[in-house]
Amino acid sequence: MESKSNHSSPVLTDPIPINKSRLGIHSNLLSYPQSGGSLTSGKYMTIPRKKPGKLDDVRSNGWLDAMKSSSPPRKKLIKDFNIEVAADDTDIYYSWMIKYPSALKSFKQISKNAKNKKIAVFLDYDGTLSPIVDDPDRAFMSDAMRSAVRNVAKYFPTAIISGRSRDKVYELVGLTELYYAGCHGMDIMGPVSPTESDDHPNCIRSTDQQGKEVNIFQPAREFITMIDEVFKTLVENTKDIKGAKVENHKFCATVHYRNVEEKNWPTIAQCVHDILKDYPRLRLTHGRKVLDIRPVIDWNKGEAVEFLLESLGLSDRDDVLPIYIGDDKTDEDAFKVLREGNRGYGILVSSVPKDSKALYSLRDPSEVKKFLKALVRWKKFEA
Ligand SMILES: O=P(O)(O)OC[C@H]1O[C@H](O[C@H]2O[C@H](CO)[C@@H](O)[C@H](O)[C@H]2O)[C@H](O)[C@@H](O)[C@@H]1O
Repeated sequence: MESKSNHSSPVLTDPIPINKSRLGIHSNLLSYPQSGGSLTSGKYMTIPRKKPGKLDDVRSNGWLDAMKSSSPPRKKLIKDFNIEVAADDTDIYYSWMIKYPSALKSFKQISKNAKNKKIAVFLDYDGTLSPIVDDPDRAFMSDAMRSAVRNVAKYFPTAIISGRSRDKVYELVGLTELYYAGCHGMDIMGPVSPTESDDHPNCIRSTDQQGKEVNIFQPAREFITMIDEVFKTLVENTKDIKGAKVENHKFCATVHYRNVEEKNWPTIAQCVHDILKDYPRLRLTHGRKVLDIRPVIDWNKGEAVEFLLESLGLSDRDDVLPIYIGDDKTDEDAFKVLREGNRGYGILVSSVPKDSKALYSLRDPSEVKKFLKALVRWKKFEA
């Protein structure tokens, strides 16, 4: 079980809105009010730092609780869902599935609703296409999964939206027929849309590996130097914590504590916390045994889904059904976008009960693969 709640922190601040009208994103896609923020032409307002007080410590600001809730006792999870604690784990999971039915078992229903609609598929990487492993550099997807994703992309526009850097996730997936968004959507390589304004400083026309024209959207470009600086400080300050690992994803940085002894979690959390105190324009989010440091901007995986739908010419249409499959807290932003207004289906990948904005569930990457294959079979023979 991973972290579930937004814990308060002295350095957490509200995201700064991005001027999305300049991105060619339709106004009804804006999920945050545009007033209040003083962002113009890529300028970010200064976030007032909260005064450090006696609560300015990872034990009292919720960080440690969030880190521990990466694997809490199952009984607690069930309480969170108001589901009665069942006799064993299997019963508990099946009780939870009443709220989040299996996307495989519900496939008939899903495909019935998809009839005559254009499906767009959005996939998270870690924990969705590849199993969670101790070493993030060895999180490989199987050839069978790669082939399932390739087939899906033959029939439906398909994008990977990952917390990793775009280059890294492309290296791991290795399929040219997909669109890629790295850094929780802060680095998107998508199609060139006829409706898109191309004069935005964060949008760059480029060509992909095949020489096809693509649009690269990087709303946090001005944070590259800052993230690099923070990455280097994090590497230096965590070098004596056994098992700690820091990744630089260009627009965000990730501190791994999966392989750190639990007794040292407060040290690693305090270390990140102390660095962030000097960077009020960065914030922390929690992932699966990771602390993510990212810019305080109004952009996430949900916004990335909106952006890609718009670029694909698939937004504001009743005949479009986006499907998003993901396993992590950061995927909740995308589930929320699809759930609001009944726009599409969020599918949570989890083998333990978890609260979510998704509509359906799949137990693990092997079920994701089955679901993707079912989608292709259906499109080929039944749709
Ligand atoms: O959005 P995602 O594609 O799911 O990326 C989220 C993070 O994934 C990676 O970390 C996770 O997977 C690792 C390998 O299985 C695992 O060791 C780690 O504990 C997980 O959190 C990646 O390394 C991170 O940078 C991403 O933020």
